[in-house]
Amino acid sequence: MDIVFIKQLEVRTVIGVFDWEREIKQKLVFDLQLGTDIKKAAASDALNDTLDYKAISHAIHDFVEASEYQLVETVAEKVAEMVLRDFPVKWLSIELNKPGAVSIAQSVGVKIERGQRG
Ligand SMILES: Nc1nc2c(c(=O)[nH]1)N=C([C@H](O)[C@@H](O)CO)CN2
Repeated sequence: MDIVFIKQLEVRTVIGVFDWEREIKQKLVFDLQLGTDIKKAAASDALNDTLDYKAISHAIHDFVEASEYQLVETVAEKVAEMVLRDFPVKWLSIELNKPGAVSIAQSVGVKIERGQRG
């Protein structure tokens, strides 16, 4: 399986379980791997034959920016559902970072894999 990837996609949104977190926007950072087959696009040199990382990046940005979930787990799961539903992605991994959420750690978050690999 080939991979189209998106690194360090940043979104500011309402995220968190504490009252003060419901009043502000915080930064979430996404690293994604999107499983696909790039052979057709490599042969045709046509964007229509591959995953458009720009379209997917903006779809994720707009979806997360408009969301107001409490847990990073929920954000990751909902993003995975949306990408698998709206784009021809067979498998994906999402690493979702919430930098600064824990003062003694550089970052915290979750990493999930969804869909069928291979
Ligand atoms: N596994 C998780 N643990 C915690 C989360 C979370 O989303 N998933 N969230 C918080 C708070 O919102 C925290 O980010 C505030 O600093 C605590 N633990």
